[in-house]
Amino acid sequence: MTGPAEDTKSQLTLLSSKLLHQHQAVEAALNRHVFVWKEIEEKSQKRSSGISKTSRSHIVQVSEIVGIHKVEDEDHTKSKWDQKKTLQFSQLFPNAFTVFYVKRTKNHRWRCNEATFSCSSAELCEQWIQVTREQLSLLTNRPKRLLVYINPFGGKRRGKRIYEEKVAPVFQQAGISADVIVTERANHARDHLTTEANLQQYDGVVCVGGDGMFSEILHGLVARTQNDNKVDQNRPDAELKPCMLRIGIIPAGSTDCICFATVGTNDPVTSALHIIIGDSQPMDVCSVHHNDVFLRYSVSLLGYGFYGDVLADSEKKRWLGPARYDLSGVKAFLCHNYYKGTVSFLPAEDNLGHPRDKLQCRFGCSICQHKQSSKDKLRETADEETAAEVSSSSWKVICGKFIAINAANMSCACPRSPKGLSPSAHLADGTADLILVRKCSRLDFFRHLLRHTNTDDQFDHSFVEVHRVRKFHFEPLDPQPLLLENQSELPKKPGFCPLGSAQTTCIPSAAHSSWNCDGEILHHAAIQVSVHRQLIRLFARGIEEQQQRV
Ligand SMILES: CCCCCCCCCCCCC/C=C/[C@@H](O)[C@H](CO)NC(=O)CCCCCCCCCCCCCCC
Ligand SMILES: Nc1ncnc2c1ncn2[C@@H]1O[C@H](COP(=O)(O)OP(=O)(O)OP(=O)(O)O)[C@@H](O)[C@H]1O
Ligand SMILES: [Ca+2]
Repeated sequence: MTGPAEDTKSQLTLLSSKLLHQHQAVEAALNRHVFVWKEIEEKSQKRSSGISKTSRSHIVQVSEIVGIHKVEDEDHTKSKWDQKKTLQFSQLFPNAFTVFYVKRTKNHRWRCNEATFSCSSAELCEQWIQVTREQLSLLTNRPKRLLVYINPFGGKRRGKRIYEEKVAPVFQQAGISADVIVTERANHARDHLTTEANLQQYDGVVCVGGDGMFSEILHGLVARTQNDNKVDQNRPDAELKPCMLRIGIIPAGSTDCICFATVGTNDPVTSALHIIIGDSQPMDVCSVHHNDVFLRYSVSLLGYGFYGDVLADSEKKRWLGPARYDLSGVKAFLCHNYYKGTVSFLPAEDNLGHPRDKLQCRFGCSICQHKQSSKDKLRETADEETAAEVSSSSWKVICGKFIAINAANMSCACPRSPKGLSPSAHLADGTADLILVRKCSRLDFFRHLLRHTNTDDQFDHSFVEVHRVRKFHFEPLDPQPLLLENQSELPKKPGFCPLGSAQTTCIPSAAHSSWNCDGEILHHAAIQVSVHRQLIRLFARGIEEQQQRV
């Protein structure tokens, strides 16, 4: 908090001068928070026209300035054509500087805008550059050195090009240095982070790829932090230590759901700008155990049944790229499998909202800032038997036949479903939304799926229920294959799903489905899950409510 004296100090003008911008005289000023320029109206112009126009002012937050540079004759980050233009400009106006800053455009996309000013002397130009850079150096949340992992095979295989053409030039403008590793195999980034990387020299880790690549960074960083702090990840009740380094995601994958749900778009330049200005978004992480063995962490979707089957089938079609999910999605939809099991869960406290309250997690979300009370903590650490003594609203148990069991730790918004699997789930509240889709007709399930793509409520069905939870367990039942509604039409090959007939059914390849854990298959159906509040931080800020334009 800043007091009145501090406030006055921060508004003190550090520099103010008449400069030339786009052949127009402007009054430019800089204080600790903003850089402002305003067109100066020529007196003679005003008199002759007889109308006094309001002169336009432009305001850029210092926190959103990417960098400031002298207009030099040579700038190798620019194209040949731009270099030629810059050369001509610098001959006409030798004492000019350019300010690069964040500009908000449509659909949460950010761009790096630039404004060039020419000064009356070389000294004044140097002074502007030096004072502005001093202010930028006071912004201690900004990263200076990053470790970047690129998956050259993620999504449409464009990771390397996206980084080189769209991201590296803006990092250079911001004076960020990056050590780049292009991965040579799956789990290369995870293993390097867990055992080899000298993390002390970095201010953050960046992945260029999709959700799978992010998952590697997550596993590497969390494991490294627990190892360094002697925390045993195999203990389901372990209090995990939060990771110090922030993670940046440059989207270049098939779903990019983590980037989309934390930034509002899957655009590489927008992500690069959030990294540069040093944004910070805490995020919950679910730990998944089978008995006392640690399996994986999840930040987006843990899905059994439908999304597990989609993933298992799509893995065989990796060569298809992002389209594999649509094809496997249609196939799983037509198979219409359901699975028996028991779900038990520890509901979250009422003050953390409800999955259907329509309070979406946005920049500065108040639910995510809510501090957990000691009573809540006690309730959370108690096991199923003792929990009943601590609180009346303790573990709940539901048995049934489920088409899908989905735990959304965040909205899971992505281009396929812009509002996501659970539109009101929160990024950093310490809970996940547990969605149970019971056995229903194909048509009803289709209606439910369709609602993920429009504004209708996907939970408003008699066969769907949703709970906000801190922990949950799943235990599959019935080792025998299910779903033999129409025995005479069974295909001969197990796992083969006849397409084109709504009447036909198929044998599930097993009585159990598998879990889709952020796009990775888990090989145990029985799992125990706990949400660890704010275990990691991303270079993001959550989705901004209103588009502010500069
Ligand atoms: C009628 C249209 C309905 C469309 C319904 C779309 C709902 C899409 C919800 C997407 C939720 C994504 C959650 C994110 C999960 C990520 O951690 C993970 C790793 O990247 N991605 C996937 O598992 C990738 C999962 C991708 C799942 C795609 C499912 C597509 C279903 C298509 C069903 C079509 C039925 C058509 C009947 C004729
Ligand atoms: N050099 C590599 N060769 C092969 N696989 C790799 C390599 N580097 C990373 N991987 C693996 O590729 C998998 C998929 O990567 P990524 O997440 O980037 O793309 P995607 O699957 O297309 O996107 P999404 O996860 O968003 O659906 C990851 O699980 C990762 O472990
Ligand atoms: Ca959450």
